Amino acid sequence: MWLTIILFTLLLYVIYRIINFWIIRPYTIQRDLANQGVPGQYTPIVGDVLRHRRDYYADKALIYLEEANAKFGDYYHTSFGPFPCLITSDPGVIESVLKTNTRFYHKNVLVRELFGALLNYENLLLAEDDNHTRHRQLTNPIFQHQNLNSMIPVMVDRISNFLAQWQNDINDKTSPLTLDISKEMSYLTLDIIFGCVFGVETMKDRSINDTIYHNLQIAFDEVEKRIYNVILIIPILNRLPILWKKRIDKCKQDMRNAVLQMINLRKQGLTKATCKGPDLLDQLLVTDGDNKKEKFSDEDILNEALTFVIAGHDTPRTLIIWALYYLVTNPDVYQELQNEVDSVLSKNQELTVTTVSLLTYTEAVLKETLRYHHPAPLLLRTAMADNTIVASDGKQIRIRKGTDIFIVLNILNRSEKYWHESNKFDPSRFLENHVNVLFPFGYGPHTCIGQNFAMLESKIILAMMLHHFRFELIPGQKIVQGTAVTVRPKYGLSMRVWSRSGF
Ligand code: HEM
Repeated sequence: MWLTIILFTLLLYVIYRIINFWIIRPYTIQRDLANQGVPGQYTPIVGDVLRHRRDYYADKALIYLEEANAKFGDYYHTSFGPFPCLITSDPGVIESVLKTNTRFYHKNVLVRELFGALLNYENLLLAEDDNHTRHRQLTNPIFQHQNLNSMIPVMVDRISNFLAQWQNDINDKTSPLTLDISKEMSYLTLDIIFGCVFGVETMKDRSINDTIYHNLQIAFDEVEKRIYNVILIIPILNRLPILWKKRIDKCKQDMRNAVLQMINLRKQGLTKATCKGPDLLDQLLVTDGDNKKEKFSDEDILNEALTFVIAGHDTPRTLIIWALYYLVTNPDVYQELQNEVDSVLSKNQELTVTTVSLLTYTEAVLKETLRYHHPAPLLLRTAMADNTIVASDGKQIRIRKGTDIFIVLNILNRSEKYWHESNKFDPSRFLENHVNVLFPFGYGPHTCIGQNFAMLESKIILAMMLHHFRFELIPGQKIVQGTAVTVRPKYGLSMRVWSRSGF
């Protein structure tokens, strides 16, 4: 009898928790926002998931965010499955959440589950509060200016070797190459990150690059599908071995094994840093000293290293792919960039700290690409406590604990309010020295640690590629953006590549 009562009470409690999680909590939080005059819509249980899913499968990812912005404005309430959220492209709200009130916010559950599935949960990308400070302090020195400058010769060397291979292939075939730029840039940016922060050469034996490239492609695709199946949304379900989980785990394991090889090479003294100061592996391995607080376990080291491999190559790769795409589709911009690159590289045979700084239009093209087609346009946070944020129009909004904030950078970046002729790809807007609302690398304590590295390598890659080769888009291909992690071309991007000058 008592057992039945206890079981029944337990069952009622579980049912209450589920109803509270899926219905009562999202409704209450959204009603609170609506009562404060925040526009939006409440759709029980699924929220906007099905609309995003529809667009994703119709190859129109993120379009619904544009439609909702046109309907409701720069901040509005809605929900993604059971998660009540404030979706925003308002610079005031962004500053409040990422900077002023940052202590009240953590990365949200989607980010944790999305990246956690691939990288585990203990790394700089997912750490919070004191743990985040510890990870950040440890890895920061690698990305200081002096250390970065010492990486320039390594970057130039890796890019030269890579492009020499294209040149060889062109000579062999005496006609242009047809390349999947998406794949090529993945291999190149992987080789650079491996060279600069792991001291490893991966182009001669491409097996490590092959492992990371193929597994990441599969894993990102599977993770995307899980989001739109509403599975990833529930952390407990996300960790069960259902719906492609086995494939994701297999990809993760293969990538971890590849990175482990590099860690072991360093432990055995077979590789060393190629930059002036310590590289990532030096920093991580040095921490197993006496100070227990500072100590990273072998598992932590592996998680952190894999985080840097993935975060450190996929976003610059996406940036360069789209930069090339907008160059070939904007001939005037292409010509202007070509003039700058030829003038800097013809006069100076080598790219050095000084000559890289002369590539001002190249930098403007990259910034315009970040504005026009941001590689990582969604920043997601969850309020860990009640707090009040302030929008650009002066409105104060009370945010309750448990509300998610979805920051949509691509809407802000195309807003006529902040950008003149916002739908025109015009790098010259970045030549004038005015401050604008561009947050390509985030903002506040979680701002991208690799931003200077990314800009430096992207500038050098673009300059060297354009100096030696001419690019032409192959007509008739389907060019569609994928979502989830980075906004890369979902079906790749093929180009014809002609040689301009030999090596
Ligand atoms: C064009 C290239 C890149 C873009 C657009 C980019 C973008 C971003 C953004 C927007 C964030 C903030 C995420 C948030 O606040 O939720 C971030 C964080 C991060 N990025 Fe990048 N990133 C790029 C390149 C890199 C590179 C080259 C590395 C490593 C070498 C890197 C490593 C990281 C890490 C570890 C974090 C987490 C930082 C923290 O939470 O303290 N990123 N990135």
